[in-house]
Amino acid sequence: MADECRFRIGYALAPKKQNSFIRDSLLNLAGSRGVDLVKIDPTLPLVDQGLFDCVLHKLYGEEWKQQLEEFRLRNPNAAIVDPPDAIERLHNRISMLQAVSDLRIESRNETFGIPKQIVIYDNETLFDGQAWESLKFPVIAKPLVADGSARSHRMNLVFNHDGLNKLRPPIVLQEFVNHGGVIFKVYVVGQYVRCVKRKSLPDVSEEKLGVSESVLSFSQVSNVASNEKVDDKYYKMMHLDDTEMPPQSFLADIANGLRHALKLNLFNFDVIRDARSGSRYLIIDINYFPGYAKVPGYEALLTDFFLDVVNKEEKEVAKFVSSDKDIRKIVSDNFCSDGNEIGPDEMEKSIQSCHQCQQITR
Ligand SMILES: O=P(O)(O)O[C@@H]1[C@@H](OP(=O)(O)O)[C@H](OP(=O)(O)O)[C@H](O)[C@H](OP(=O)(O)O)[C@H]1OP(=O)(O)O
Ligand SMILES: Nc1ncnc2c1ncn2[C@@H]1O[C@H](COP(=O)(O)OP(=O)(O)O)[C@@H](O)[C@H]1O
Ligand SMILES: [Mg+2]
Ligand SMILES: [Mg+2]
Repeated sequence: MADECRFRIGYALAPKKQNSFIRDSLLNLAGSRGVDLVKIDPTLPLVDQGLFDCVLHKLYGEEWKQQLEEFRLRNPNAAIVDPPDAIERLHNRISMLQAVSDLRIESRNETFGIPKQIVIYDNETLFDGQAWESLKFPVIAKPLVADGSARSHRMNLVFNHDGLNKLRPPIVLQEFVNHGGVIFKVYVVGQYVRCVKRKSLPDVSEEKLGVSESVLSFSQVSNVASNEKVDDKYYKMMHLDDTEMPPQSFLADIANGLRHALKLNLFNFDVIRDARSGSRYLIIDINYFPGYAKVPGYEALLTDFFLDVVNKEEKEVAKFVSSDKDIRKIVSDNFCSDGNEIGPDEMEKSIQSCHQCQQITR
């Protein structure tokens, strides 16, 4: 693609995320379609790191939020994917699933919801039988906070009352629902939706409930050894191949509903199928900017999304930019903020490229 109409997408990610997400295959495909992915150094001022059509990020903290706010004020036409306040809603396991409870979707055969759950802030409530009236064992105790730390993924499957001693509030106690040991992970990238199957906790039978330990601790069970041979073995043992996927249109409706309600573009949600009723689905977790590289063909998916975002922004700009005079003003405002004048040749090039881009996006 001609140099004149390239888009710059900045990414600000933790090193682990950068390693898994920013692969050559993604850089190459995006590059061949006019999208340059550029690394942002979060320790330097964002506004000094050049112009971006869009900023992608998964970083936490007030300092980073401040950086984004300054960038937004200086670059009102650039997209920030996604707004920090909207992401923060996913950092609490109650507010995260509230969006699901509020969602209304018409489906002829399938229903969806969330498991029964209560939030426990202190030990007193934990051991108070009344708070428990609506729940029965086994339950999963999840840290209330879901901020990406290792601790926030540490779960306890509690089989009986004795197991409560191991728990440290604040936690969410959620009814464990048998689901055949398979979880569906639904990846959302703007308007695009992909579902993959993964292993999950095995079902708990009534007999096991009587004789098992009082508590079982685990962490990131669907992620364990996801690239190793052992996973293939599990795949076969659990008949993951034979497990029927939920209907794609049903998942897409939920995904779109959540995308609008949460005001987020990049997330996934974990779905289990209730073994007591083959058409009842429960959403148990929503994650911001998950491991997209695990989705086959993620490069094309993400590139399509980047182009959707930048073209939308371009169209917005195009509404206001009609003449060379407008373009001259925008170019000087944006390029000359550091006090350096832009030369006549460069200005002419900018005007031409702007007209070209508008022809494409209109
Ligand atoms: O590391 P990955 O690629 O397995 O991705 C993790 C996700 O795995 P998934 O794509 O759902 O299988 C993972 O999803 P789960 O919580 O395991 O369902 C989280 O999104 C995790 O982010 P964080 O630790 O909650 O901030 C994600 O971790 P980060 O890469 O964002 O640190
Ligand atoms: N209510 C539930 N019933 C059955 N299994 C569950 C339930 N909630 C979570 N799990 C299992 O525990 C795993 C981790 O829980 P999840 O809420 O997804 O936390 P995380 O944010 O660490 O992924 C899920 O992938 C699933 O295997
Ligand atoms: Mg999960
Ligand atoms: Mg999670």
